[in-house]
Amino acid sequence: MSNYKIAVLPGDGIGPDVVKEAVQLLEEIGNQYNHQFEFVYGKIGGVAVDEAGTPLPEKTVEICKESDAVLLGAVGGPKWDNESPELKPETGLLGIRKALQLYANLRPVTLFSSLIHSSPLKREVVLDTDILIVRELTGGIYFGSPRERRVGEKGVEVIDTLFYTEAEMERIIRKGFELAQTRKRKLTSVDKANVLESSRLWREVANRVSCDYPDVALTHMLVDNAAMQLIRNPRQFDVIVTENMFGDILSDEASMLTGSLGMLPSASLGVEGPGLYEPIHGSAPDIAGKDVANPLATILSAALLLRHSLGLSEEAYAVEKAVEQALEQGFRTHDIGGEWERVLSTTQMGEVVRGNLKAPIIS
Ligand SMILES: NC(=O)c1ccc[n+]([C@@H]2O[C@H](COP(=O)([O-])OP(=O)(O)OC[C@H]3O[C@@H](n4cnc5c(N)ncnc54)[C@H](O)[C@@H]3O)[C@@H](O)[C@H]2O)c1
Ligand SMILES: CC(C)[C@H](C(=O)O)[C@@H](O)C(=O)O
Ligand SMILES: [Mg+2]
Repeated sequence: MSNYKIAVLPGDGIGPDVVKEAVQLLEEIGNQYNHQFEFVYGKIGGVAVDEAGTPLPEKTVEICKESDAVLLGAVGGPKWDNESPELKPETGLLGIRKALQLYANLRPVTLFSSLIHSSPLKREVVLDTDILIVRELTGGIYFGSPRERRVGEKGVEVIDTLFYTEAEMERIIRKGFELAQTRKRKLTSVDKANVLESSRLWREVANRVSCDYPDVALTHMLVDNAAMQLIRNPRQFDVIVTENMFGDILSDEASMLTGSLGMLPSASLGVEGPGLYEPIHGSAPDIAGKDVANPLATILSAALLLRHSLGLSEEAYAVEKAVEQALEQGFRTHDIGGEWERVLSTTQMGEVVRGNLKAPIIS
């Protein structure tokens, strides 16, 4: 029997609901494959502000660093929207990403074929969508300083700083090339080189690094065009590599190719140490506490955790198959349900996926 320690940070809003389903699913994987998962819970986000006066208690960072992997729900909500920056839930999330040096955020955008009609886009547009967005996660405008609001001669002024070192660009771009080598060998580097100095360096670095990966076809695309091309013809993309904020925005957009924001998982990886796994969506205050959130993005994040941090690819595949099967069986949560008859609650969808793990259909 192998033992793994997993830090669990449920966070705010729908975070605890969707994380609960992912944890129960991992327990089921443990039973079936003879693994022992020890779950150690930590506070992050608004709940941590309320209980400990900070969105990222030191204890939480410790728990994460001592674990093999971290599973996170979501942070934030209207209750904390007007807090000062150091007391904002989102600061806790950025803080844990930075503390664990999770520079590479992998956001797979994969359409399950039975959800082809759940996307607001036409069937022939979204058919066979299979994109990996590789987002830089610990630099850029999210972390640069100075960052401030002040009063100048003409009134209130604000500054956010977009800062990157060449080395930070190179490591994420290399990651993009390496991941492209495991897929269709096409890498689209997304930037705003027609305006931003940071993007001009990004493009230079991508061109230089591409010499080391002659088997990967590199193309450059401006971010505004990329936003449009994702909707016009998503099949043109294999791997997209981009900086922090562009990746954030494009991945929410791309999620609708798969039917819902509630379907997209993510893996955040560093050079060493535990990876962090979370759905790309937020705390969804509009549906929090109603047991209606789609838990599949978090369940699929647990699959990524098994694959990337624990090296359990068979188990990861089993989870993905169990999700696929639930969708093929016609089960939906409200976000992918539309007029569907078999709309399940968060809890029920979790149960169905676990049930499929217990009794897999041999195909
Ligand atoms: N990683 C994170 O923790 C994270 C990510 C994004 C936003 N946030 C925070 O979440 C809060 C709300 O932000 P927002 O409303 O802009 O974005 P959101 O992602 O929370 O919600 C956007 C819309 O998608 C829906 N949605 C999201 N996840 C869903 C799911 N699993 N199932 C069904 N529907 C789902 C919501 O109901 C909402 O209508 C903010 O405080 C924001 O900062 C946190
Ligand atoms: C909540 C916020 C800080 C976060 C981000 O922008 O990275 C979120 O939108 C995400 O995509 O994980
Ligand atoms: Mg986001």
